[in-house]
Amino acid sequence: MSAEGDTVWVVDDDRSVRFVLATALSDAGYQVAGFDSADAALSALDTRPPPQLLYTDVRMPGDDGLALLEKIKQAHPQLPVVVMSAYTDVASTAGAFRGGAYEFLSKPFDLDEAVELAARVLGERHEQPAEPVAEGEPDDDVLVGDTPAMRQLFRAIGRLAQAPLTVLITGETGTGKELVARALHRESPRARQPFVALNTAAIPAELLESELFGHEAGAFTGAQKRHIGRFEQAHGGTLFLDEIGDMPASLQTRLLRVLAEGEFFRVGGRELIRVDVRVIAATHQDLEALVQEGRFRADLLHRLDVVRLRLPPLRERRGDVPALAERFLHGAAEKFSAPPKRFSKAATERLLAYDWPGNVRELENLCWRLAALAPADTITASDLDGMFQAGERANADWDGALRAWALEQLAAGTPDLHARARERFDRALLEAALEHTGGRRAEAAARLGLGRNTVTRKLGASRRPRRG
Ligand SMILES: Nc1ncnc2c1ncn2[C@@H]1O[C@H](COP(=O)(O)OP(=O)(O)OP(=O)(O)O)[C@@H](O)[C@H]1O
Repeated sequence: MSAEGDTVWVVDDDRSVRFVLATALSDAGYQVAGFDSADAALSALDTRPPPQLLYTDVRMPGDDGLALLEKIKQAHPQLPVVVMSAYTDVASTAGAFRGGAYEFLSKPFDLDEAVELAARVLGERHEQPAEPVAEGEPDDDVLVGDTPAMRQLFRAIGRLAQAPLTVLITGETGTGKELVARALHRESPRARQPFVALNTAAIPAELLESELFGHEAGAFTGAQKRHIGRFEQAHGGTLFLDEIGDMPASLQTRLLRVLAEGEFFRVGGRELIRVDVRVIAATHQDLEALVQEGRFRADLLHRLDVVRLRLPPLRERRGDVPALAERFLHGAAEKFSAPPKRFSKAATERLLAYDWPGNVRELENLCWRLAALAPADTITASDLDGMFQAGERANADWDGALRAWALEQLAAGTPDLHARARERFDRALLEAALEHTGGRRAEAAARLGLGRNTVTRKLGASRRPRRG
């Protein structure tokens, strides 16, 4: 493989490592430059073209290799960085990968391996076709789909985007309802105005009214300052109301009035607020059935249901699975600064045969896990077997066990169920994190995204003996 023209930089304060690695790389045909500190490499980046690959040590006087990695990833996100260190514990390697390292070499390393790595990185970069970049549009927002159902949907989006009609989007969880709402906004004359999303199910019922319509200072206990609600925030633009089927009855009435009149009072307010907002609502529930059961207002349904877009579940458009999977693997590779993985033919067949109860979101999660964990560049059918079964089984067991527990406690009339469930939930998470980190609390806290004090407090609350 020709390495001509490819430049590789080696950053290490240890002269012998620098020398040995630089010599081996230049013997392999690369143009090599050595630097004895992160600062030296960074100043060189200001004056010279960046290399195609950079190796850096971690512990060095001045900025360490991880700080260098961070600065490089800001200025040159595409430049692959190999981190080398004698510290190979989980925290150090995870820190390097989190920072966007392409690979981690444990010191002392095998010289041939280090050079092969360069050939692999640079070889792959040459083979990679240039990706067209959609201008001015975050990649995440692109709707993938080429099946008749999706083409029909895209046409409907194009048509509907122009008129300020209210749209009701229905579809199972994870089918892309929010993405479609964003597309409707992006393609509409309101595109330069705000797109504001509110998930009705994620907000406690008692806060929902003020979240939607805002409140004045002193409107209720705890309302110290005026709060501008989502309707006002979305003025001129689009308001996306997700999980509309979960809206409490009293608010349904209020929402209906606001939609009819286009004006409202903030909670505790006297000033009539007029807004110009296009509402897009979404639900995974059968709203007609909720109407039958008296849980959803029929007149609100009619008001929201001016135009309905139904998103088909993924199993009804399996033909889109390969393209979606490829997009997610590419997205993950970009995030990890690594070349994208591919599915083998047999693996693709497995994906096509699967039922996808969690729809596109499930496929996306699976691809991210595979991008991080599958051992080789080609994902095999057996990699896949392990993956989706593990994820599914764990999730199914977890949800199922929690439900069963809740039903049992409800039947037994146990009070404060939520608090009790939370205590158990916290305890299970903490114990798992402590087990994973060998009892190191600070690390367990960091892995859970909690403060160390919170962990100590929760450990106290669950009366666990102290460890580590
Ligand atoms: N057609 C598609 N092309 C690319 N990505 C998609 C597509 N559909 C969904 N996704 C991705 O799948 C994930 C789930 O989509 P989204 O959040 O829009 O689903 P949803 O139907 O609103 O789910 P929920 O009902 O659970 O809120 C998102 O990360 C989204 O970017």
